[in-house]
Amino acid sequence: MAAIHHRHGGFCRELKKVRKGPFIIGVAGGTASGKSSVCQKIIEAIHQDPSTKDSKIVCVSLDNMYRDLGPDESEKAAQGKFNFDHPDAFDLNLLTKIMKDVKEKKSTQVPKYDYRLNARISGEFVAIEPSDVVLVEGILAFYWPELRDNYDMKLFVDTDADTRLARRVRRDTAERGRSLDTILNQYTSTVKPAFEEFCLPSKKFADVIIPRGADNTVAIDLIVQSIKDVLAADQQLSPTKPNAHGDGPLPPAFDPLVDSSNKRCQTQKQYFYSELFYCEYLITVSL
Ligand SMILES: Nc1ncnc2c1ncn2[C@@H]1O[C@H](COP(=O)(O)OP(=O)(O)O)[C@@H](O)[C@H]1O
Ligand SMILES: O=c1ccn([C@@H]2O[C@H](COP(=O)(O)O)[C@@H](O)[C@H]2O)c(=O)[nH]1
Repeated sequence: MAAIHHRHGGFCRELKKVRKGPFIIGVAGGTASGKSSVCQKIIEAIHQDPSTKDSKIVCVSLDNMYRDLGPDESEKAAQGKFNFDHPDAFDLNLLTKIMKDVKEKKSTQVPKYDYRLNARISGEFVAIEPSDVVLVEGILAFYWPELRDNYDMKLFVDTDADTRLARRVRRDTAERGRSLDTILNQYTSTVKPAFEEFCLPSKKFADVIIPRGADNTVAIDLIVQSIKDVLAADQQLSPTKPNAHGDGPLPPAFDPLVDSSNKRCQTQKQYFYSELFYCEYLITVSL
């Protein structure tokens, strides 16, 4: 919500106080729904557009935030009997620390994870640099309120269960060293019940639900467009940028009362956004 009001002068300055850090997008959905693929498409689109190609956008995956297991738990995990889909399987302290760093635009490190060993790779990390946009993806990305409250936008990737299971079988046999038997046992004993208990109920927190995942190019284009709008507004508001307007008069970039008919809104998509901004503007004014 905050980011959408960015072009309205006084609101801009208010909102800058509200969101000092990066624009954070939570991406939740069942196993193999296409969360990583959707994030990848968003990142590619931002990098390919000349106006946003220099923006820093990064993806943090909850897949790297599993906690260390004790010997008995590791034994169960090797047999596909440990519940990796339960919130208790995650290292919430690590997750909280990484989110804090990300929000404060500090460089941070995320452990690398080995699915064949069901464990972190000792001493190996992925560096996360300070970024303008951060995507946080995972089956339980919306589960913990303390994580969820950080998001400026929430996406739920909604792919049907048959498709997800088929993809998981292909992926886990090819990339995660699993047998078909182990995958199906794990799926029926823990993955599916935990999806129904923890992941699916969190769909209600989504701002945007993306049916069919990365195949849904219309949804991805719309999301990418709103990220570009946020980046453009952030650039205008930045005191370090030559076109920053600070506390001066309103920038000529956008007047919600006239913009839906002027030449800035050349495409239907832009028209849609100007209407959207205007609606949000009116709601904010009435509040
Ligand atoms: N639209 C799609 N069509 C076919 N395969 C897909 C599609 N989206 C994802 N996949 C495949 O399904 C598997 C899971 O996708 P991924 O994006 O990693 O999902 P998640 O992050 O939700 O687990 C991967 O092997 C990926 O290549
Ligand atoms: O050691 C592990 C850790 C996790 N899993 C499974 O991974 C998925 C989550 O990853 P997606 O990329 O969202 O599919 C989760 O369902 C766990 O069951 C695992 O099998 N082993």
